[in-house]
Amino acid sequence: MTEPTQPTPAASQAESSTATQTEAGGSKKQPVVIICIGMAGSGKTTFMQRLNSHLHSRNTPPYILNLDPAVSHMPYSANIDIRDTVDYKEVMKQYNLGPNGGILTALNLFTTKFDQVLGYVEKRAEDVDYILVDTPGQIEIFTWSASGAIITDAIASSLPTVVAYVVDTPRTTAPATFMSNMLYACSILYKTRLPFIIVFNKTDIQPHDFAIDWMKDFEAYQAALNDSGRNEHGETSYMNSLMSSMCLVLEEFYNNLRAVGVSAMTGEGMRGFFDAVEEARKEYESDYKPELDRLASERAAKTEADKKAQLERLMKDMNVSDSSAGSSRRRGGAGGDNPFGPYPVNEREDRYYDEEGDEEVDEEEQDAIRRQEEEEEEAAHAEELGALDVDEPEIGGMPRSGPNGGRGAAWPRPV
Ligand SMILES: Nc1nc2c(ncn2[C@@H]2O[C@H](COP(=O)(O)OP(=O)(O)OP(=O)(O)O)[C@@H](O)[C@H]2O)c(=O)[nH]1
Repeated sequence: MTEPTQPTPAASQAESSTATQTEAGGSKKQPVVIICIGMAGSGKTTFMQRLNSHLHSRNTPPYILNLDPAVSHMPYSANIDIRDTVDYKEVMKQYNLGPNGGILTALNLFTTKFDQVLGYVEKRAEDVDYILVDTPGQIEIFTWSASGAIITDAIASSLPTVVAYVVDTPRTTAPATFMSNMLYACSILYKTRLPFIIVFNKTDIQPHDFAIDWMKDFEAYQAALNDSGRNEHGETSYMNSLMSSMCLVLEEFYNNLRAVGVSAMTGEGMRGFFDAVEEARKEYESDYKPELDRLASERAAKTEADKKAQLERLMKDMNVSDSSAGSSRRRGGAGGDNPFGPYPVNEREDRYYDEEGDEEVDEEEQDAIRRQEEEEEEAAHAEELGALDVDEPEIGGMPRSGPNGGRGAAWPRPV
């Protein structure tokens, strides 16, 4: 596990030049997107405010997206705010939902417009070094919803993205709560598959050293477990043995994790956090981006294959073989050779083409065909009326009946 709490000179330099790396030969800057996720009350909003003021003090104001439709007070102003697009209370009323359903539906509605949002973000990407994303207080609404995944994927496939998981340190001092929090963090890592930073917040109240110890040293966690929970016979409980097994399982997770301690209230630990972001950005470029690109090209290939399969099915339904489709288009053959269906040649579109197949027939010929067609149509119409024994209604002063008394004969028809 890495814990970049002390800034290294190189990292500090990276911080001052931020993530505005230029691509080879180009001048396009790639800002880092920091998605803030955390349990309700962990201090996400305060942390966002702290990041915002820290970046302003460095003359690198961030671009901010608020995805929490239910936040009542935001101590900073967001460039894009979900509340400007969707009123979650109105959503609750209209869809007859509770608060969580309202927030989720509001997020779903917003996600349908996220391509536009991403368009704005991409336009501003050259001017900023950091893009901060605040997420709904009810963590599961973002981490376990389809819209959360769509938004995260969309952002991550476009810009370097890291997840900052904010933890309420004073409320994590019990081994069981700590384990629950770490398991949750692990599940978010699996869901997002993005570089991950655990931000132990509120270190002004409770330093986060104990957490780092537990993550680095299995025995330290084991000792804390033993102290916290034995039954009346001095035996470890089922929960304790489960948690100590979990701790072993999570070792690999801890090893690849960045953990920093901050106080969103006092601003302590901000440097360490930005060092961790810089490391995570590098990790995104080296490990995550190639994987995301691979998944994107796999998805594109699958879409292409689906399209091809659908086209083949359509051709099959129309009884057209792939090879005959191009060549027979102008030939006017019958059955499987006929791209216009099993109709006689004079009812098909290709009769307007001559024998060679490419040149259109001249205008005179087309007029003749059209006239013939009209005559055929009128005759058929008259025949039909005669057969049904229906009188043509009098229209526009025309005689009610044709030359033959209106039975089976053609008369001038209104235009
Ligand atoms: N002492 C101390 N208190 C903090 C710190 N960060 C946040 N708080 C307090 O923790 C409480 C919750 O903070 P918020 O920023 O509203 O937490 P949140 O995660 O955004 O909460 P939701 O909006 O419910 O998701 C507030 O009373 C904050 O003042 C910190 O670093 N130190």
